[in-house]
Amino acid sequence: MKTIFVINPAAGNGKSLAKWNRFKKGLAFPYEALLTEYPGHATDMVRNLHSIEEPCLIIGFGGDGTLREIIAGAAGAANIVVGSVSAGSGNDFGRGFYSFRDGRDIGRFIGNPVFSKEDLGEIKSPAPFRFVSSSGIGFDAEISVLVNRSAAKKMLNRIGAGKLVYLMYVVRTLVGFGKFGLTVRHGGTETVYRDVWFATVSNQPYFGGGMKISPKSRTDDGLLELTVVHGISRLKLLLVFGTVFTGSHTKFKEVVQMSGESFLLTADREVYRHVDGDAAGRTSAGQEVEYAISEDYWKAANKGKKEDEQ
Ligand SMILES: Nc1ncnc2c1ncn2[C@@H]1O[C@H](COP(=O)(O)OP(=O)(O)OP(=O)(O)O)[C@@H](O)[C@H]1O
Repeated sequence: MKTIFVINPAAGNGKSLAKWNRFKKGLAFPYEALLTEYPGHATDMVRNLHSIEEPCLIIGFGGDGTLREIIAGAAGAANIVVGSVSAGSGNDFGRGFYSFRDGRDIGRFIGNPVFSKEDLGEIKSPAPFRFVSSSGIGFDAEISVLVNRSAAKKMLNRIGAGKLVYLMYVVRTLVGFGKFGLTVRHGGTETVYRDVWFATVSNQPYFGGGMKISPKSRTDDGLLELTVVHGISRLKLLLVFGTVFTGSHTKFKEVVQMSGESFLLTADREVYRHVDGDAAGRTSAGQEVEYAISEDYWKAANKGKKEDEQ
């Protein structure tokens, strides 16, 4: 099986290249290693391999963004299986899907390649964004955009205090965030929610670096789950965030969840959007945006082990 590592040197706050240099010493099989040079490069690389005729294992060495880009390029390809080695900051991909531990683990997979077909989420209209774990609008998306833009991030990353930037922006956004109205259309129903903090469409349980936002999400059931958090004070929102790590936030009446093949979301003011925690533009006031399962599935390495771990 042809084996290609796609390494994002910017992942894990710039620490992934050093991790790769250690990791590769444990690889006792032939492989190619490709380094990404710009955002979106992983998708371009994998698209070029889309019609490869021999079985090919592509291992993303990075975080959620790297894996999303690889899978966006691999979706629908007959001979590509995607695996991962967690080398990002949040690594929710590795919580919802199998993640290789070391070279021996990958070697075992190559000897006995067991894979599964997995769903891929899509923002169908207006922009063709794809997501593997989750996509959302509102509070959390605004934090991701501000953190990634921040000049302080680069500086604090250099001294290993990257998490501090995130915390800074959580507090700043919590104070200044303007809640919005959201209309949700799905399965023939239309519901309007007032004072919405955020709405997240999930394909797997985890988001935001280990928060179990959507405990019932399964990655291969052809369904997405929508979570809307609304009508809640700032203080209670913090309480909800405290419980989301165990998934018990779903008991709050202000947390609404539903399943479906697609959701049409319309916010009454402009809101930031994210895909797998990376900025994905903005939705303008009154614009209806469709979130759905893509017609293309992708193949993941080692399904069974992921289910054992959940
Ligand atoms: N050479 C590069 N220089 C700068 N950015 C890059 C490069 N290659 C890829 N990227 C971008 O880096 C972004 C961040 O990567 P990724 O999400 O994998 O790491 P992370 O943010 O540390 O992890 P996580 O999302 O799990 O918290 C990706 O969205 C990708 O577009």
